[in-house]
Formats: sequence, structure tokens, C-alpha cells
Amino acid sequence: MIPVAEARGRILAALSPTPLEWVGLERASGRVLAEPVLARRTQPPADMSAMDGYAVRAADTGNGQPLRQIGESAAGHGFDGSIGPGETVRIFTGAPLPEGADAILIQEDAEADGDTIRPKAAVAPGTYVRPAGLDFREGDAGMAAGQEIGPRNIGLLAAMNAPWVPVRRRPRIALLSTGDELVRPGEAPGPDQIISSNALSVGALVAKAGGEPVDIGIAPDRPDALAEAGRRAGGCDMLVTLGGASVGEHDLVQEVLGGKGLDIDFWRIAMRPGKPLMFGRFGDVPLLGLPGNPVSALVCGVIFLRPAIRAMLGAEDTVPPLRRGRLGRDLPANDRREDYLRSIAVSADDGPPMVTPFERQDSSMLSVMSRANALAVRPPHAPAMAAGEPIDYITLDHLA
Ligand SMILES: Nc1nc2c(c(=O)[nH]1)N[C@H]1C(S)=C(S)[C@@H](COP(=O)(O)OP(=O)(O)OC[C@H]3O[C@@H](n4cnc5c(N)ncnc54)[C@H](O)[C@@H]3O)O[C@H]1N2
Ligand code: MOO
Repeated sequence: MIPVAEARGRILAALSPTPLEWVGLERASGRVLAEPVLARRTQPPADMSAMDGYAVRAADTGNGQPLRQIGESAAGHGFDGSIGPGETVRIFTGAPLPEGADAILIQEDAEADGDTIRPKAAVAPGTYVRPAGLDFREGDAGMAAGQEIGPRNIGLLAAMNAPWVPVRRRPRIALLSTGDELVRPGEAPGPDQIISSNALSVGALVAKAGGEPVDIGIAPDRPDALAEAGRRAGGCDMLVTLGGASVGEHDLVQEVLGGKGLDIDFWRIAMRPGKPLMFGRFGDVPLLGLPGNPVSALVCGVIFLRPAIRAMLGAEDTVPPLRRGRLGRDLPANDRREDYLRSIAVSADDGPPMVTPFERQDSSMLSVMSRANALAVRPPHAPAMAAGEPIDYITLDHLA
């Protein structure tokens, strides 16, 4: 049994980024940049007004003299001439500052009588002016390779006039469920059968991580069926098998695919849940064998598959960060497997979040998994702990 960190390191080291493709910005949210995006223009392109009012020479506003309005500058329609001493131009938010003006007198601070504008206050040079290039200049780096496009930054790319952006192709992740006991949701299970849920939950995780889940079906526990199903993963970036990873006579993944081109890197890790995790290659395709227990499959999805997808995307974030919380209940000493306890983390005013593991940690219990928002992490051989002691945890918010 190898440690979790070593297993993940070996998986990530074996993967390469997916090819670059260009997407239009309207479809780019959630994608990861393969190359930096540089501004193709300067923003604002000229000095602009930040308010509705009058473009003035600041020096003309403190002397009690009225100004003469000689024109108008609106957003998209600038004033053509320039402003001389004692002159002003009516201006609106987002309009270019006319030549000669150096400040904006907001209309609340002016009295207008026809073309005669009386400033009620003196303004300093630069008041309410957004200088050219305030936001960015042509050639500035807008976003770096590895960053994910989303609501925070997609508007910046648009403003930089980058209508197409280079992103990594979404990794295609083939999901192969295994087991005679499985039927699809909506089908009528026989007396000893259950509904297959892993391809859906792990598929949803794949999509959230930026990959494209490809459900290649359920293989019954027959060697020929499994070998045949494995071939359907051709063209995918990774084959994820669900179940059949353990040691029983019906756990066939290694045995069957072993004779058909499966090259195992490692099998079995010091982790709970997730002991029978397997990694290798099936022909050209990296193969990740997740345990069949539904919670084990999903937890291993968080710890290994999501990082693998982020690595193939060249994303900045691969490994889920460990956070520090306070334990909400007493725990017994841990054994030699690193433990990932389904928990509820609640933020607290008086310190780190309170992280309370559920009492039932059976790896078949989807009802518990669905309520958890965190995994409390305990190293191998951790001593017994009392409520209130510090505990590391991983948030599951990215699955929400
Ligand atoms: N003698 C031993 N038995 C087991 C060991 C062991 O070390 N020695 N390890 C246990 C651990 S830990 C796990 S985890 C499981 C993993 O076994 P497999 O990966 O071979 O998974 P299966 O046996 O195929 O299934 C386990 C369990 O999960 C259910 N399952 C499978 N696929 C799905 C699906 N798509 N949707 C919903 N549920 C699924 C399946 O019916 C079983 O109940 O092995 C332990 N045994
Ligand atoms: O590792 Mo198993 O995943 O403990 O149930």
C-alpha cells in the first residue's frame, strides 16, 4: 500500500496536457487558458469622463466667473473642437474628455442658464477623469495560461477585444461501471440487484472539474464483456473503471484487462475509503481504477481524478488544499490508512470552522456523502483526538 500523496504524484506525473483549441468567448466560461491573453487595445482608449456634468479647465472653476457652454460630448460621440479659457462642454459618463479640458464639474455642482454655466465649487485637475489606459494598455497580459475563465474575468477578455481564446480541450473521461448487480436508473432491478450510481456521481465530478464524462456503460462480471467494454475507451484521454478493483473472484479489472494490454503502475493505497485504487495504462490510455463502493469512488474522485483532470487542463489548481478547522467530536486513534471522513464544516465567529465527522462512515452510504460538505483528513497512525483540537480538512464546495 503506497501513501496517498505518492499515488497522486505518480498519477499526475504520467499525464500530459490535452491539445489547445480555440473557443469563442460566449462558450469560454469554465475553460482553462492554454496560453496568455494579451490586450489588443488600450482601455479607456482616451481620457474619459466618469460622471455626468461639464468638461472644464480646472483653473477656470474657482474664480466666481461663469463658463460658456460650446458643445456636447456623449459616450460614443465625442466633441470635435477644443475648450479655451472660460469655455465648457456638456459631458456624460463614458464620453471622451475634449481637448483643453482637464476635469469634470459634476452637474450637481453647477447652475445652468442656457449656455451659461456657473460652477458652485472649484474642482481640482483630474477630478472625475479616467485617464487613457487606466484599466489596461495594449499588450498588457490580461490572463495567464492555466487560469480558468469565468464571471470574474471573461468581461476583461471581451474588453481586451479577444473574441477567441486558446484553451485546453476538455479531457474526455471514459467511465466504465462493472458488476452483474447493476442496472441503470429507471430500470427494474432484480431481487439481488441495485441501481448503478457511480457513473453519474463521478461523471458530475468530471464535468465540474472541466472534463467531459463519456459513459461507456456497465460491463457484467464476465471477462469477454469487460475486455470488449474497455475497448470503447479508445479516443478518450483517460479510462476510469468503477468497481471490480478489489480481491474477490468477481473483481476482474486487473485480471481481464491485464491480458489485453493493461500495464499497472500501482494498486492499493493507504487510504480509507479507497484502498483498492489502481493506476496504469490500458494501451495508450491512462487507466484509473476507482473502488466500487459509491462513497469510495467519489472520495477518490476528489483526491485523484479531479487533480488528474486539472493537470490535463494545465490548470493552476490541481491538488485540493488542506484547510485548518476545529474538530467537532472525539475520534479514536487512526490505523495505517490515511482517513477521509465525511464531515460538516461550519464557519465560526470565534475561530477556525468547526468540522464534525458523521458518526457513520460506511463507504456505501450515499445519504451521508450527499450531506457532507467537507472531508476531515487524518494521517496514518494519528492518535485519538478530542473535540476542539485542530484538524485538517478539504472542502467539498467545488462539488456543490
Ligand atoms: N477481502 C477483502 N474484501 C474487500 C477489500 C479487501 O481489501 N479485502 N476491500 C474492500 C474495500 S475497502 C472496497 S472499497 C471494496 C472495493 O471493491 P471493488 O472496487 O472491487 O468494487 P465492487 O466489489 O465491484 O463493488 C463494491 C460495492 O460497490 C457497489 N457498486 C459497484 N459499482 C457500483 C455502481 N456503479 N453504482 C453503485 N454501487 C456500485 C457494489 O454493488 C458493491 O456493494 O472492496 C472491499 N472488499
Ligand atoms: O476503501 Mo473502501 O473504499 O474503504 O470502502
